[in-house]
Amino acid sequence: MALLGRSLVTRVMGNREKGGKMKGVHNSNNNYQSKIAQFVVTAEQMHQIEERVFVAGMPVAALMEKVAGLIARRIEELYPLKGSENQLPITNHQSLNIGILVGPGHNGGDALVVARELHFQGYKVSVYLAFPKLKELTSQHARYARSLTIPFFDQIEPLQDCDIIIDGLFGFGLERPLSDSVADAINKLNSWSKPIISIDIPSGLHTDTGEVLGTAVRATRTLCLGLWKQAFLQDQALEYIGKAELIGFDIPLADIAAVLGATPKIQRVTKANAYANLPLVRPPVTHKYKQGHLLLICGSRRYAGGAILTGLGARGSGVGMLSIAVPASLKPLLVSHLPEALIVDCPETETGAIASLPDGINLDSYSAIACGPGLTTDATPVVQSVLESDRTLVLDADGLNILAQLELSPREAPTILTPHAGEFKRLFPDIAEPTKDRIEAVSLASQQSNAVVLLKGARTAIANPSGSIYIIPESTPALARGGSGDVLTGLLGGLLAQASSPQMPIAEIVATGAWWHAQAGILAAKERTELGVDAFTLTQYLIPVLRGIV
Ligand SMILES: NC(=O)C1=CN([C@@H]2O[C@H](COP(=O)(O)OP(=O)(O)OC[C@H]3O[C@@H](n4cnc5c(N)ncnc54)[C@H](O)[C@@H]3O)[C@@H](O)[C@H]2O)[C@@H](O)CC1
Ligand SMILES: [K+]
Repeated sequence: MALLGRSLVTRVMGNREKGGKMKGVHNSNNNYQSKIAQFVVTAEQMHQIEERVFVAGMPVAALMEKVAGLIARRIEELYPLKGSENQLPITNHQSLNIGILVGPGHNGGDALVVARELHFQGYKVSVYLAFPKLKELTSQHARYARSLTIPFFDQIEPLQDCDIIIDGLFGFGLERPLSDSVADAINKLNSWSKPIISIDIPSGLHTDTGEVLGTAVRATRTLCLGLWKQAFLQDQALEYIGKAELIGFDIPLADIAAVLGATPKIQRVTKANAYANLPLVRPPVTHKYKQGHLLLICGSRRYAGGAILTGLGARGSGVGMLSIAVPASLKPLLVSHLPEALIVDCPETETGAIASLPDGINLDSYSAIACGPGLTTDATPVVQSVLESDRTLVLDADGLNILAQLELSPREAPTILTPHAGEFKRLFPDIAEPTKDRIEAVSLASQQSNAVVLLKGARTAIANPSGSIYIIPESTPALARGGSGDVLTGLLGGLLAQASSPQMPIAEIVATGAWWHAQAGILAAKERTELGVDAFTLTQYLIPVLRGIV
């Protein structure tokens, strides 16, 4: 399956020379920020990028000073001292007690620079030094901080009265599970329920998988340094990370490209990426069939609502023509909810499922097919017939449950599978637990099935068989609600039907649909709380999301 066209990143990074040389790109601007927002690195890749910067001449100590300075400014912004704009020293001003956790490596070094800077700004700073042996630069900062009379402790308890904790125990250099004494300190810290800001990554998390290595700091906020680490896109890490933000420090794009490649394997889907793939501008002269004809196959007597929600998701996509195949008895209901759609009434099984598609239906006349929501597993022959078609096909819900019982024979046209974790396990029983390293799991599944696989979750991940992975970096738990997946299926089907040529990058379109769906949830939750985002309401927020980006 040829799924990928020109990559998003190649498109936005077009001003880089081949071979990784910069063409006078000035980093410190919004353009740079929006470019680096797409990248995702493993610990190993971050090491390699950092190494290139050092080899090029940037002194290690200077980079630490720059980065930690940015962290300190951000902390001052988040927790300002009363009257701090007036002066130093501090004596007459109300102060904040800041507890700083310092580990052995450069994450600890960052924390010590932050300690020094906050001390000079008038904060009352105390340090918990978790290890006697420190890396050279970290050790120098510790010596200077002590000379400033900042108190140091080798136990965490004295920090219990602090107002805020800064976690600089470990960054991306954590390589093995924590020792008992550090784990005990972290467990104590977590039990205090104080605001905690983690530097780079909450200490104890694996930088790539987001796995907890024994125990981990539960941060209120994490300031990720330079480039997003993979853990920030792994569901299992999210409850430890708290609010996440990126503190960029001007890593040259050429060094990023030299390590990640011109087309990075993993990309965060940003507003700019999504915008590039939305069919927002139509040709001035067109007609409804030129704007895509989507066939939805969904619903049963038992799950009639699923068909309506899938239809409303497709309506939100703006697709030119929408046909919905349902059991014949559901036709009046569907017509009343989606008067613009052509309802294809199908023969029914005794249980009220679709028994087969109507005789004479020509699947070739559709631009794309989306099949599954509310079908029940009695609709097996229908799923078989769409699998045999040569149309772009989205399979979801019971479409996937039926597929799990069938052999997925190779298809010429693109196939898109959209499982949640439970469906994923049924479809790919020999791939490790999809709740662990979801990025690895979705990538393996895509290669195994030769399909685009979208693994739903707090950070939905989409993989295509050529190895590219797209991750939706923001979402809302408001979407954990019956029917919201049906809306996604309709939306994806509608976007794929509008893809004007078979060369369009299918996985990117799927990623765009998933981003749009998540943004609709976020907007709806903002206006209506997380309780107010039922699936029908969600469909009403699809178009308002576009208002914010056009
Ligand atoms: N990437 C960059 O370009 C920059 C990185 N900086 C900081 O440097 C950090 C990475 O620094 P390091 O590579 O020194 O790594 P860390 O500070 O994460 O820690 C590594 C140190 O901890 C030890 N260690 C690892 N696992 C351990 C365990 N379970 N128990 C006890 N000790 C363990 C290692 O032997 C090593 O000495 C980043 O997270 C960031 O905070 C910034 O200072 C500046 C820029
Ligand atoms: K940390």
